[in-house]
Amino acid sequence: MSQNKTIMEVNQELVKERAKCNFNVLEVTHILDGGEKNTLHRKKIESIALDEGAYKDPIPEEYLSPKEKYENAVRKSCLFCKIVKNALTEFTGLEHFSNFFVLRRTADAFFKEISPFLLHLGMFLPTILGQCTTEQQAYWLPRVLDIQIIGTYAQTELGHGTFIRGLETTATYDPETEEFVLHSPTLTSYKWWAGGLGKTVNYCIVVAQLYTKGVCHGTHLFIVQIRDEETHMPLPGIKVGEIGAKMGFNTADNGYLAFDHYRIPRQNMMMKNAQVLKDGTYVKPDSHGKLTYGTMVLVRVILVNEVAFNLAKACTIATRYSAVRRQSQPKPNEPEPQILDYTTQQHKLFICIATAHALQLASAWLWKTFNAVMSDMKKGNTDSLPELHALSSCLKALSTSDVTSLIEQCRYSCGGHGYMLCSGLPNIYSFVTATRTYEGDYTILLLQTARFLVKAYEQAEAGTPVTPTVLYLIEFVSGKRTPWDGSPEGIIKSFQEIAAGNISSCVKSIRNRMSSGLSFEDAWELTTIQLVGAAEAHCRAVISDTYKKEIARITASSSTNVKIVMEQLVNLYLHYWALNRTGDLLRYSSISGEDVANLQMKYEELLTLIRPNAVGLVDAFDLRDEILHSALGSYDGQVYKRLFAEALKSPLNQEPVNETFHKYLKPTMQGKL
Ligand SMILES: CCCCC/C=C\C/C=C\C/C=C\C/C=C\CCCC(=O)SCCNC(=O)CCNC(=O)[C@H](O)C(C)(C)COP(=O)(O)OP(=O)(O)OC[C@H]1O[C@@H](n2cnc3c(N)ncnc32)[C@H](O)[C@@H]1OP(=O)(O)O
Ligand SMILES: Cc1cc2nc3c(=O)[nH]c(=O)nc-3n(C[C@H](O)[C@H](O)[C@H](O)COP(=O)(O)OP(=O)(O)OC[C@H]3O[C@@H](n4cnc5c(N)ncnc54)[C@H](O)[C@@H]3O)c2cc1C
Repeated sequence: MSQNKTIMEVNQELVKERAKCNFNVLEVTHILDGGEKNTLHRKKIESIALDEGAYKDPIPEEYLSPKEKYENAVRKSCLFCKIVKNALTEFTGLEHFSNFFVLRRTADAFFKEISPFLLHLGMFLPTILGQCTTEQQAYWLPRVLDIQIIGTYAQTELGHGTFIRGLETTATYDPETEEFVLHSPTLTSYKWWAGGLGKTVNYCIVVAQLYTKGVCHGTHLFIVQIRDEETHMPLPGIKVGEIGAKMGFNTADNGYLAFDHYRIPRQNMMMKNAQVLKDGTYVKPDSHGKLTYGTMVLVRVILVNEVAFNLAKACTIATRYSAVRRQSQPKPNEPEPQILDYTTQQHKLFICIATAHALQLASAWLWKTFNAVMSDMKKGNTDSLPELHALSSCLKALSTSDVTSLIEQCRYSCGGHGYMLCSGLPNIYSFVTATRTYEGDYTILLLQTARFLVKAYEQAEAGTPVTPTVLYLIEFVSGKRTPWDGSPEGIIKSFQEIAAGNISSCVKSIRNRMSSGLSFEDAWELTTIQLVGAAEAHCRAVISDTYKKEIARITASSSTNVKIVMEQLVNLYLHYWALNRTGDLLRYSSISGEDVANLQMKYEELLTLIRPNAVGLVDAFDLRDEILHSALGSYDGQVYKRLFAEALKSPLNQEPVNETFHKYLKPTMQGKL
């Protein structure tokens, strides 16, 4: 098991917890990694990147100025790239993208916040893979993979992020010179937000409205050089800078960018899906119209994994800390209990462990689905794209939203010490809360899924086939209901009934509003609160179903105790969400008040059953201390020693008396100021 580089004796509380654990921790690690081979591969990459201690900061990052923080992050990004380049040698296309999940995880040892290179690997590279022709790829890929150039993805503008069709940057084709002229006509058309854009990158992908022969053909993607490769000076016609201090992401130099009639060669339009010929003729894509949104779909898929990982970090910290921390005296003359023994604390934490598992498995399943749709699309079949869009949208929305709340819950569960930056939790939170907004805001994405669900409902009503994730609608419209039985399968069925019931209510509301004279758009708008609820319910059913099925499949050959604890967590997840949605259950399933009381009892029993294995379960995430960055969550559990060591690092503690005493305090106390 991973141990901290600063070797300290393991706290006896954790020694006892580990002795109590009744399952094989390594077996669960293999399950979460997707097999023993992957665990070994991950450990190898982690070892290449971390064993030499290159991630260490001379001064803790939090005590640096914003400029120093950025400079330190660039230094470490270059170091990180050099160290892990070997690990990328297998990389030949999207199918090997899983290496990036491991690299992403490893990168957290280097950056408490974000690498300014994140968008280079996270969006610039995937967009080149997904949106360029083979010839374009042959030109760009070697330079991108070898980090000879550094790029980002500049789509959002000051005035528009959600509504892509409303973007104002123009790319007007000039057949005379065979160039596109990029222009930012207004302040609101300034590109805004792209990670690394402010100071780091010299290239970027720009999303702009394409004009040729006087006609606007909507948004398209262009590769644009913005800085000189030798001097790094912005090129003439380019205005570029950083957008300023943020809640998190402060080492990511998110930037702004404007063009003044800036020219790029015709070949820099990404032409896999649509083309502009030399004479300016626009050649339409003959497939799905939204293929230029492809990178967003990919990153939404990746983000489900990303937040699962961050939740694993947060609950590792909070669970280990809760085993070490003792507080209060519920029984006279008895020692203070570990706070992990309080049922309410278990309620705060065990759902985090279960959710990290559920999302990890849902993300692996979504990744497979994504790859299957991509390989269909290579053969020219785009039929499954709408379902992938609906799925990736709602899974991105719900996972980022759930995890944001649960990380904050982990912080609450650590009391005052959780508020310290050195607990690691504030940084994890400020990173994850942004994922709820970027790459498609929560509400917007759930409304995209709702569009798909309403259509699917109409198909089910009309008796036409529906796609696999909404098969439950067929039973619902035929009036078939499953009586409540409280079993895990029964709970999932009831989640599907809640989803179907909600979708049906939305459809009824829209129809009623339209029959009273409203347009479809107005009727839809007035129904959007319900539509968001319906999409959320659908997604909860999908995650629950996938979690249960995947655990059953993966643990089929596991040892008995691993099977038992994994099933307990699945049941905990199902009971937690059933209890959270009793209103919906009472409305759409046959559950009774007494059944709800039974659910509650069962839930509390599950907490008690999981309790002895809690530390073992978070150990199974196998997160190296270097990646956790936490005084509360290190493997050795030396919470108090580490908190004190962190306090001593404060610049204020480097001198016995601060100069403000002489300047202000003393004169004030002596009535001289
Ligand atoms: C150092 C080591 C690093 C290693 C790296 C490894 C991993 C990386 C880890 C982390 C992740 C990487 C980076 C993360 C960091 C920061 C990244 C932030 C980047 C950004 O933040 S980057 C900007 C993203 N910005 C958005 O996310 C805008 C959201 N806004 C939209 O997405 C659209 O604007 C929408 C959909 C709201 C409206 O769009 P619209 O107005 O054009 O469309 P409309 O509503 O009319 O729909 C017409 C028909 O198209 C269908 N449709 C729509 N979208 C589709 C799609 N994608 N695929 C298939 N069908 C689609 C509809 O379902 C409908 O279908 P139907 O008609 O059948 O109903
Ligand atoms: C940390 C961070 C990094 C980012 N990195 C990048 C990047 O690298 N590249 C890039 O291009 N962009 C990036 N972005 C931008 C990001 O993608 C957008 O901020 C995001 O898509 C949301 O768009 P918006 O800011 O325009 O929000 P808005 O659309 O203005 O949303 C504001 C509110 O209005 C609501 N709303 C908007 N439209 C509707 C509607 N039709 N119906 C109901 N409610 C609606 C939303 O739900 C939200 O509550 C980043 C953002 C952040 C925070």
